[in-house]
Amino acid sequence: MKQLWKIILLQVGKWGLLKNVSLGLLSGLCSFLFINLVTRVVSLLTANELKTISKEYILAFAFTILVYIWVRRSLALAIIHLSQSLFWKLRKQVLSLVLQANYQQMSGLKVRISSVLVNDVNVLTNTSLSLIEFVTASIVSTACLIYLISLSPALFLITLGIALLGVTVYLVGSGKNNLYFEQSRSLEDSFIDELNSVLHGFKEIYMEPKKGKYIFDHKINTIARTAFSNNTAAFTGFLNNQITGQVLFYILISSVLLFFSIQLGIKPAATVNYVFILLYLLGSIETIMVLLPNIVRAKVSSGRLMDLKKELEEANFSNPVSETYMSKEEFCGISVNELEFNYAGASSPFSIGPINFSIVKGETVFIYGGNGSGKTTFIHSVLGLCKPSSGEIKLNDVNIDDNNYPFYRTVFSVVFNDFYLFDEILVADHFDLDKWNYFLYLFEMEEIVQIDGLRFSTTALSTGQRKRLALIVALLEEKPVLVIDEWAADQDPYFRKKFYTEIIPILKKQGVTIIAITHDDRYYRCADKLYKMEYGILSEEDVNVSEEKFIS
Ligand SMILES: Nc1ncnc2c1ncn2[C@@H]1O[C@H](COP(=O)(O)OP(=O)(O)OP(=O)(O)O)[C@@H](O)[C@H]1O
Repeated sequence: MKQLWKIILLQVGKWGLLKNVSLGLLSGLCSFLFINLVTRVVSLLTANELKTISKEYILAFAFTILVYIWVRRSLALAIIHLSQSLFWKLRKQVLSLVLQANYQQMSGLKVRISSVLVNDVNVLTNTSLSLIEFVTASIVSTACLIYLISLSPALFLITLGIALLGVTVYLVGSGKNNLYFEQSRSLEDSFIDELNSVLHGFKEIYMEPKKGKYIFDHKINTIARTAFSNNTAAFTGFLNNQITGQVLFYILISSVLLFFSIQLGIKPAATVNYVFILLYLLGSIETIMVLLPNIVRAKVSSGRLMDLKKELEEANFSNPVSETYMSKEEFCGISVNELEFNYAGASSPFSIGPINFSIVKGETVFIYGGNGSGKTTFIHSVLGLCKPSSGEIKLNDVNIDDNNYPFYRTVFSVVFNDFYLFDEILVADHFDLDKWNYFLYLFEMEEIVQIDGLRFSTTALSTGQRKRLALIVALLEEKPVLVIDEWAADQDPYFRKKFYTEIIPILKKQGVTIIAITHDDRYYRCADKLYKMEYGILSEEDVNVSEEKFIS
């Protein structure tokens, strides 16, 4: 509950919260004033003391109703604003943390991030709509209880005893109910995981529907069954509490009317007033009981949101947008000394190194090696995506550490093996229409894709075409070093030859330094330097020796 309030307080601020709670209080006060007026008039009527139309009471009723309308409307508007701003503020906060997060830790958080953004933020927003109502009902209940003392301290003690009994029943069941909600909330992550499998593996499922049936029958059904029974058990627990509360109340009212008022010799008018207030109190308590399950769910969601935020903040590399960029002319080279990296936490952790490697301005370096030998891991370490466990990286002889990593990363433009093609150019700083047209021509894409502003006419392309477009985008960034991971693997033999024998020399002439992971042994000679990766160890080879090996 504390976390839930903390989240709301962080979003609306102290004054915003005070304003909303004050409006809630005022609304509760209006309702209380109304019932107070009603009981007074009822007392006067039962005592036969109200014989003429009373202007005072008409004015009092009219005033209370008008104030109530104004307060309720202001409160409703404030709550709408609060929930909408909470919804977007929470989403934006999580996303901005995601954009700053450490790549390695981020990879393991994707499912949780989606489920927090889609599920927990919604639960929190919906609850924020009812939270003020909850506070108002609690205040009204407290005011009613205080009023009850003034009517009859003896009856109040009896009421308090029954209320304590209700609270005990609630507390006994609530631990179990919370646990059920927590368990079904964790299942939501598993559901998103399976949903991703279905959406990303849809082609495979389409070809063999048994795969889809397996996921549906064995995974989704199990999740649905367990979540259903958990949620049903939690809601039933709350319903039982609600019914127990109501029954206790009805028993209290009946016993006040039929037993205690007689036994304690309380006047009929006081008894009627007391029962009136009790009925009114019942309304507020029912509101509280109905809202409680939502509040408990919001408590679970706020816990998950805070945990995720904490993890993202801890994982935070502080990856600000770099103020300065290195030009191709300023770039001299990168050297890697005794670099080591291992995937900590993996069941059989793979490691690379110690590795020594260097590249100077204008050079083209190829790295080859068997599947799983560690080429991509090494490139990720050089790019600063994976932080090396030891060793050093130098850019233009300057050591790279946590402070200059953001700047260092901007030296590279990359087409990853599992690249993502955005449907527009997101960084317009270097966009040059003439260059775009030139690269389009060089990569033979001018008939296939056009640009409208900064948006591509299409990204519904073949894999080879998508890779060409991704490489054009990388080249337009005008960064000193181009890194490509098995880029040519999806190109046809004609274009592969063109890439290695024509395009790479053109790029070299333009001053681009290139690091490429490649299995195209036929073209190793096109590199200035060739490295082989084997079991995480990188060794330099002679480009021509390789060619001889290939020919023989
Ligand atoms: N995120 C990760 N966590 C743990 N281990 C990983 C992770 N990514 C890769 N590995 C392990 O690191 C090893 C090297 O993988 P890497 O992708 O670097 O190989 P590669 O040489 O690029 O292979 P390929 O030619 O098949 O692309 C593999 O055995 C893999 O299991």
